Amino acid sequence: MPAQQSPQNERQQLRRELQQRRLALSELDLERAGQQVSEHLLSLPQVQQATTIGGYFSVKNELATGPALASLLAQQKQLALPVLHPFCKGHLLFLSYDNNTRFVPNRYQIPEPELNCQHIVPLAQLQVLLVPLVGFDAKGNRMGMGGGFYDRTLSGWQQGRYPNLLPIGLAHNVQQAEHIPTEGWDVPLPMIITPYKIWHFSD
Ligand SMILES: Nc1nc2c(c(=O)[nH]1)N(C=O)[C@@H](CNc1ccc(C(=O)N[C@@H](CCC(=O)O)C(=O)O)cc1)CN2
Ligand SMILES: Nc1ncnc2c1ncn2[C@@H]1O[C@H](COP(=O)(O)OP(=O)(O)OP(=O)(O)O)[C@@H](O)[C@H]1O
Repeated sequence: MPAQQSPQNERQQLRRELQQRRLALSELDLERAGQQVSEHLLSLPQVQQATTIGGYFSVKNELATGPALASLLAQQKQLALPVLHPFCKGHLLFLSYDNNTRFVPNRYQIPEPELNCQHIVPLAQLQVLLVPLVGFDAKGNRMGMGGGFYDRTLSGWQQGRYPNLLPIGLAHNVQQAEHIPTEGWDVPLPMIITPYKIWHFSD
């Protein structure tokens, strides 16, 4: 082991540790967490007022979005889910999602809506974007799967291009870390929801 770790190695090690933590959760933990986060989310005025919301299709031990997406659909919200951009590497597109959506697995085996240009929902149309987290800290710094997909998605928001958009990170309690090391491209979140609480970080 070298005495001095590179920042990338440190990040990778922390990512693995945080992934391990959520892998230790039971089926019951996962189910309860999804329900509790859904309740917190639906209690927010920003969500109640939103007409169009970006979610994610949760897999494995990610914070389950099933309960939240089902409730939001029942409330007639327009929903959109991420799709890996077919030629703009590292970028996401958001495609509308309803009970008729056909899903196809992407390169990471995550189901995504079948690509159809007519179903693209521009980021500017979303009022809320649910962001999947691997880890977070008490300052709102986030860590994802390591592809930089959400960093790229959020960079325009950070630059003020989407003033009507509220990104909200979703995570299990155990995904909180003492300190998430950040790089220049990392975008801290204004809000994170865990089963325990709603964290507000802006102002
Ligand atoms: N549900 C969900 N959808 C999402 C994301 C996410 O984090 N969760 N993404 C957020 O960016 C994008 C996909 N990003 C990903 C980036 C890297 C890997 C990846 O490296 N997977 C490894 C397995 C890693 C592990 O399980 O620990 C692999 O396939 O080998 C997966 C997804 C878009 N859709
Ligand atoms: N705005 C950006 N423009 C160009 N490259 C970027 C940008 N944001 C991140 N990247 C690249 O993406 C890679 C992964 O970033 P990082 O480790 O922060 O991922 P992450 O935040 O865990 O993943 P995600 O954003 O998908 O949840 C970095 O190596 C970085 O070079």
